[in-house]
Amino acid sequence: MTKNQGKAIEMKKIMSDMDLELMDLTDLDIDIDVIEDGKTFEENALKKAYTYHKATGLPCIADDSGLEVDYLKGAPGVYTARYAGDSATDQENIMKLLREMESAPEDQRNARFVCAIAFVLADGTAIITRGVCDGKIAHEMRGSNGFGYDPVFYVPEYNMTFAELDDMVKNRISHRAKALEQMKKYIKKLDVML
Ligand SMILES: O=P(O)(O)OP(=O)(O)OP(=O)(O)OC[C@H]1O[C@@H](n2cnc3c(O)ncnc32)[C@H](O)[C@@H]1O
Ligand SMILES: [Mg+2]
Repeated sequence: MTKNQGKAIEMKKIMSDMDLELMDLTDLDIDIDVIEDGKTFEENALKKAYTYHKATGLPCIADDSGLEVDYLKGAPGVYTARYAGDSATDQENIMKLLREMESAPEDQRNARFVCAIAFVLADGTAIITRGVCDGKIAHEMRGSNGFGYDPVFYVPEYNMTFAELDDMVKNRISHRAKALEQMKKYIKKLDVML
């Protein structure tokens, strides 16, 4: 359950080997705003999943994610979506990040994408998992796949940004993939409860 189509596509692909039907907020025609005021990705993910569970009566899965940059002391963190202002576009957020990182030397550009996944089951029980993907903030945008900050998130192992990587690769190594793979293990154990 997310308003972000980029996320929704990835979540559906990563979960496609599971025997369940994932519907996003657009599929369900639901337009509820969740105020993301948690101090952690986990708090926000749980708040989203509970809100949508209450509204639909369905088991709900939600993602809260963001970038932590060492040179910026962990910012933008839970403010990643609103880095350049409340209704900032991806482009504006990226521009602000590149500006803030202008004077950061190579060895201080380490960053990680973090993803918390919350799953609220039909009976209201919640499970939360977290995935992390390490990388670096690039000096300029590269690539056109994916969404959000993908063009400036550089993965040294592949010598490519997330936006240059094939989606099959991103969906294997990303923060979201790791959090969802862990969640799948719980779901497999619990599937009687769905
Ligand atoms: O809250 P929902 O409706 O799920 O959608 P959102 O886009 O607002 O999502 P978040 O509040 O979790 O904010 C996540 C921010 O981190 C960015 N982000 C998260 N995962 C990403 C990824 O895999 N690639 C690029 N950017 C990502 C995303 O673009 C947002 O700016
Ligand atoms: Mg959000």
